[in-house]
Amino acid sequence: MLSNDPSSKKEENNEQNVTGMTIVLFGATGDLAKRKLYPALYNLYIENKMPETFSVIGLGRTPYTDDVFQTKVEQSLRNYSRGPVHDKGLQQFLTSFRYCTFDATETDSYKKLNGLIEQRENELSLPQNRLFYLSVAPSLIDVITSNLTTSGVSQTTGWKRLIVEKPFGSDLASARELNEKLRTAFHEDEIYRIDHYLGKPMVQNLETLILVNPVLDSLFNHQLIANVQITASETVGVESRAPYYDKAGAIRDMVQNHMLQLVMMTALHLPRKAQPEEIRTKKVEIMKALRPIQGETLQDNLIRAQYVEGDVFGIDVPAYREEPGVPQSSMNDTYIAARLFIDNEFWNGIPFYLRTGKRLDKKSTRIVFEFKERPAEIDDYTPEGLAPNLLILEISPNESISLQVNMKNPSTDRFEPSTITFTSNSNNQPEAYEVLLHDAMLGNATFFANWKEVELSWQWIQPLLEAFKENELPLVTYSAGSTGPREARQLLAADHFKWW
Ligand SMILES: NC(=O)C1=CN([C@@H]2O[C@H](COP(=O)(O)OP(=O)(O)OC[C@H]3O[C@@H](n4cnc5c(N)ncnc54)[C@H](OP(=O)(O)O)[C@@H]3O)[C@@H](O)[C@H]2O)C=CC1
Ligand SMILES: O=C1O[C@H](COP(=O)(O)O)[C@@H](O)[C@H](O)[C@H]1O
Repeated sequence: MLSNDPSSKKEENNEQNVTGMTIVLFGATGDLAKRKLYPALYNLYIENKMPETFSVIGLGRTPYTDDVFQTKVEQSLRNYSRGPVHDKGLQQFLTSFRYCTFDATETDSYKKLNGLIEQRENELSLPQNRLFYLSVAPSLIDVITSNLTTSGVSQTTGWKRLIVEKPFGSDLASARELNEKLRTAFHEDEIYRIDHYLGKPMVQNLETLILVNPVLDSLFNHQLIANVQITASETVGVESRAPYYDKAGAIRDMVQNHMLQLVMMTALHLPRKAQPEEIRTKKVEIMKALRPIQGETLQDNLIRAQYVEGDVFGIDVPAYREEPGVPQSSMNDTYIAARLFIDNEFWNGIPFYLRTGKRLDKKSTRIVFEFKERPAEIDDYTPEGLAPNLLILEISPNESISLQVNMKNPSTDRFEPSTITFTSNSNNQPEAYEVLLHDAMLGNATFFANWKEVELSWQWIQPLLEAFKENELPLVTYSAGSTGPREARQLLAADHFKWW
């Protein structure tokens, strides 16, 4: 809630060390800024998580005045904010925003930008803390970062940080090249590579959730877990993003970043509350232990598919190849399923199954731990109707923890699976971008992808990209609105499992 007492706001911020700053937003007229970033800043503001004084400078080639820009920001809040927009405080929030008509490819633009940043720092008595948010196409990142250095915009007496959007490269070589370029202007600890899955509250809380619940902790036992399943299914199709998506596919769009980050976060299993550095080290260890899928192992461990026409929630939808902007001959993947193994002491021999796709039957991101069945040889007691115990962590769109157990149905006297679900009492979850922006303001990079993780992810993905390019793996199909291709079910059936 918006505090009526400015001193209480200051006190709270001091506790969290959010210092006065300038947010320089490249791509201020774009879709991401409108749908996610302005609402995120506003929600941080009304929750007293912004510094008492801050300046936002929006940049784009579209010629806006400050007034027009502030009106656009207000419209974005009214259209996309997760909660109501309060009249109280709104004007004060909006007056922090200034706009600079700016072409990232022109050197003179940076002089103008520097002047505006300094003018606002002086007007507001702000320290020279500058948070640069690159919400622009990857092709502009190089030119922006090098100009930030040569123009002096990134030479500050305070801190400087750079938030970079995905995609971070399109393969291992381009990611390395991009990283080299960023590193000429920023240190690794100043670079915040956004992966919005790491901003989802359930993902951020995964580690502590297990630590604070000894019951859950006790389930994290190598002897008990049969497999882990990570699903990110979407009902939307390619939408208006064909030019990007048809080159990226599900493998680059979801697997290289979000899915592998979920694998790392799931496999962490830390014995106690860890420091950010420890978490990062552990994540890198997990990536190093991730068994490569390549050559002969490819066909058996990876399913690649594309949707054909079907219906989603009763509405007919076209095949991927009929979507606007997608070539009729496209061989792009809109679905990936994979069997992974982490060759370390804890996860040795426990398969991780991943699947992600567009135009599936439901929107759901979840992690399911399937537990081993009770050994029959104990006492020969194997009643009918038993199902495996499951621990289901629903990450989005709603958060919950469910446990599937076997219970006897008194009317049939048979066992059947029964699920109990726990949800938080709050229905006011912060958006991922809100959480991550706040972390970046605090200088906490725990939930951003560090370079080593990104590099190892690309390294793991690279043989797959090459195999896809050479058509070494068939591109199978699935109907829009279905649960995915038959081949993905067979992947688990071969191990006597099924998807949950
Ligand atoms: N939209 C989304 O949901 C998501 C986006 N992303 C990533 O975020 C980034 C931005 O995406 P999105 O907002 O959708 O893209 P848009 O195409 O909507 O916006 C691009 C922005 O870049 C600006 N821009 C383009 N060329 C120049 C230039 N020469 N100089 C200065 N500014 C320029 C545009 O402003 P103008 O035209 O006024 O110059 C516009 O503000 C991309 O990297 C994307 O991959 C990541 C996840 C989700
Ligand atoms: O980064 C991306 O994520 C979205 C899915 O995000 P979610 O938070 O809705 O699960 C996906 O639609 C998009 O293609 C991808 O670029």
